[in-house]
Amino acid sequence: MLPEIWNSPYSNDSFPVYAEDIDAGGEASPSTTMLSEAARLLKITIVGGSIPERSGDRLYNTCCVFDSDGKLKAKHRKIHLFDIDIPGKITFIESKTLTAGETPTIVDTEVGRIGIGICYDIRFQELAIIYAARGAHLICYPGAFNMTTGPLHWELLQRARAADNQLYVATCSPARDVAAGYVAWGHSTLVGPFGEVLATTEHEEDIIIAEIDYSLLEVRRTNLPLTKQRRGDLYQLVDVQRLKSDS
Ligand SMILES: O=C(O)CCC(=O)C(=O)O
Repeated sequence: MLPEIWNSPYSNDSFPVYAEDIDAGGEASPSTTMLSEAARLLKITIVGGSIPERSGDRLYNTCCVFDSDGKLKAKHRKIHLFDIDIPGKITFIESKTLTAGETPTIVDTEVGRIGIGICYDIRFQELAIIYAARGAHLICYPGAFNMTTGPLHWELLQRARAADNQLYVATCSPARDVAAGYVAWGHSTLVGPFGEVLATTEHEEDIIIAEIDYSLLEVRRTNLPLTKQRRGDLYQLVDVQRLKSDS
């Protein structure tokens, strides 16, 4: 797994410059071509962080998932754009250059059923709930939280998504570069289905290698049978995409 926008500085000025045409592939998308090659040569599944994607006259913040043959299995376009304004701290308006994706992305891989979200997507619990309802074992969030929201929210949100949905959550952030225009919080992390941090980094360049045991999903869901205890008679979340595809 790689971080959010790993092929480009994280800035609205840079997104158009570094954007690649993923659907055209080959030379039009050197980053995804490289990831596909790496997946094939190493025989691994890759959740390829995200890069700015050019599609026609639009730009998206897009994560590609490759299987161990190097085939592109899924493409997630960030659904919730990072438009925030915390005066004196951080203002970022992704929608100045990017268009929001329209589809939640869940993909069956050799290493489990994986839901994908990109950074700000982690704040919207509805997306994680829908992934869990569709049988996700793991949700991967490539992200690049910042020095204001990172310390307070980055781990909190990962643990909440994992504990609420009783699944694994993995995040990957760029390392911190204090000279960059956008300073990332770092702290890539793996959280287990009890909300426990299983492995994490500091803010420097690093790699997490950790084992995921999916049999624990069943254990935690038996210990705390939240799904059975949900009060569907009082509240419900509608999976609009599934509703449309069923009708
Ligand atoms: O939600 C946050 O605080 C940070 C989100 C972010 O950096 C992003 O979506 O790129």
